[in-house]
Amino acid sequence: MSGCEHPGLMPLEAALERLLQLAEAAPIREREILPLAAACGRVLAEPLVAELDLPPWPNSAMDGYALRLADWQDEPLRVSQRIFAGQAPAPLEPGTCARIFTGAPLPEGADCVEMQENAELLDDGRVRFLERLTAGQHVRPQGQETRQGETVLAAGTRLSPVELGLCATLGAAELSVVRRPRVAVLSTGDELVEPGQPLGPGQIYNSNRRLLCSWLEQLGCEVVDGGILPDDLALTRARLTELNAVDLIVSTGGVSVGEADFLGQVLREDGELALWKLAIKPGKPLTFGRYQGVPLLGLPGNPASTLVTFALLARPYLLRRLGVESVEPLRFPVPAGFAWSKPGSRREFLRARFEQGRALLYKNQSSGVLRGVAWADGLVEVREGRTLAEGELVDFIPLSELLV
Ligand SMILES: Nc1nc2c(c(=O)[nH]1)N[C@H]1C(S)=C(S)[C@@H](COP(=O)(O)OP(=O)(O)OC[C@H]3O[C@@H](n4cnc5c(N)ncnc54)[C@H](O)[C@@H]3O)O[C@H]1N2
Ligand code: MOO
Repeated sequence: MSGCEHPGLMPLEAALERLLQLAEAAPIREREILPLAAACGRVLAEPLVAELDLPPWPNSAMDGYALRLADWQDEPLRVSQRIFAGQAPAPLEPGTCARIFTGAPLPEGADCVEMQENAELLDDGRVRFLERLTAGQHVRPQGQETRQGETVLAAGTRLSPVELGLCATLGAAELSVVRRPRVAVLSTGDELVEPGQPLGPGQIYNSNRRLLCSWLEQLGCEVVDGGILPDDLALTRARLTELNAVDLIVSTGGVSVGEADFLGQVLREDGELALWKLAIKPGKPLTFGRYQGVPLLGLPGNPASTLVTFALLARPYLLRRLGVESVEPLRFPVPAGFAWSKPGSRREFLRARFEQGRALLYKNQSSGVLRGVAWADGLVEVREGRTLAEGELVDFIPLSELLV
């Protein structure tokens, strides 16, 4: 244990490992068949195996002329056929070349293509090649990209427009995907009021509900909006019972050491509850519980804490339950546009923007401030015990990748 670790606080890696184990013990296995057009954002349930070679036949990468290299002795060649994309050419007549266009199949017998810029069409209709030719030039060989029988996408791949395009190149019209996870969102806190309602004394608008419901929808979940949980034991129990058909409950608020923690009480009494204190800032308090078999992730209520814990822990947990292998956020080093002189006992996830080659921090890093996350395009990760001079490299986690 290094001296900078905070006794009693759980390192992020340990919490993530524990959550991923819990996720693997509760995989969502049901699948459905969807047309490509409906599969964006979903998770592939079965590997995509190529049923054909790609390209299916050798073809030209250029507009120009196809020939057999051995037929070319520096003499102009007669053009024996014209081949457009979409046509099936005849075998190449020996001693001739074929006019060919990009994407058109290479005629049998041809082994190279010269682009038209390096060829001269003579008055007698023959073609003179102006540069040295090499076998295979400008030819896209059959199977160059993919061979029939190869696994192109593994089960557990999240389908973005790119993967869907790739499926289409192989002629797949429908895919077997994991069913949408059903996730309920619960907001706790008597101070919360929904936008559209007047704000009374001591009240604030509920922002976590919108943040999480929309985020979960982006992640391909079927969202059950559990609304605001009243500070009442019987109502809390009843609300949790209503949610017995979801795959996961995500709650916010009430996980620190406050007194009106009815959710915690119900889970302790009738379910199970583990309270973790994580060595991250924001996002120290986190709970994992279960009620009538339904797992519950309790995120801290401060909106920036909700965001960070959802991004770093809840999102990976959820994706792993869908069978996704790579669930951790992308991180890459960038120069710090700030200095960090006080080493922290918790790892900081600072709201930052990457500008002119360096990461700049939002002026207010309070965990109650969501505005800084909207300003930011990423989180800077300053590890426990670390100080930074301006210009030193620090890990940057882009938010854009996490929000889908
Ligand atoms: N004595 C201690 N107090 C606190 C500790 C601690 O260790 N000892 N930890 C602090 C840290 S760190 C955090 S983070 C928060 C976590 O608080 P809870 O998860 O229990 O959340 P609440 O107390 O309910 O709310 C915190 C804060 O966030 C606002 N909030 C809650 N829900 C929403 C929502 N849906 N939309 C917008 N804002 C919300 C709430 O009004 C509070 O301001 O505890 C510290 N305290
Ligand atoms: O961990 Mo709390 O999220 O620092 O504000």
